[in-house]
Amino acid sequence: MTFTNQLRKENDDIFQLIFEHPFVEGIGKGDIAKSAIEHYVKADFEYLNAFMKIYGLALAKSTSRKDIMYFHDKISFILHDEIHPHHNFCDYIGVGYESLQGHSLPPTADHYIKHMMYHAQLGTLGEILGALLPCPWTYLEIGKELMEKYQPKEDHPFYQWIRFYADSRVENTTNDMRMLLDRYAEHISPDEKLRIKDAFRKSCQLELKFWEMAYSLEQWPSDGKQAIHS
Ligand SMILES: Cc1ncc(CN)c(N)n1
Repeated sequence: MTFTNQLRKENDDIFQLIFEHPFVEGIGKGDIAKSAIEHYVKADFEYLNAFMKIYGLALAKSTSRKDIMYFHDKISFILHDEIHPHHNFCDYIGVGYESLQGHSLPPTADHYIKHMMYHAQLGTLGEILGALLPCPWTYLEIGKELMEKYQPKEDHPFYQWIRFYADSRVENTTNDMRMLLDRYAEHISPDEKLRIKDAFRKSCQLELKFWEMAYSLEQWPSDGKQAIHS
């Protein structure tokens, strides 16, 4: 079994909890509270900004042109393509995308970003990949699950969102990242493998918590104005 197949198997409990989460089910049913979508997009815009910066740090640790191109292309994908699912949500709630940008992060999104940053700053390329991989992988599987279960047509309010994440481009991103990590894991110590497993599982858990954060409109105990990450 490949290393990433092993990671997927060991974290199937979290993947299943994600598929069952009411926000995710709500995307399939076309029924989510507008306030929860707004909370999600505000946090996810900042999350994706941080994700691109972490791709940049991974790029800096790359040892081949091929890997540099991978991270470069994925930054471009977020900038130019992954805005579409956000637009789908914004259109549904009737709010302009710009007004949801630049907000402070709720606790879970803040923690998730810092978890990835920790591995990007202090870890190996393998640890970074372990922390990043649940992002495309869980969304790809959500897209496929929802596509199969609800078979949405074009008039479904979240058709664009579901189609985007079930698409082959997200599948390619996931498979390419898996290949990078599998290749990397062929020559590492058992200790490093454990650190990658820990980074991967925490990111899966934080993916689940991110949905819950949006669904429950999670806030810091005091809603004092906090500066956003730059
Ligand atoms: C929190 C989160 N995780 C994953 C994805 C999919 N790239 C996302 N947009 N946001």
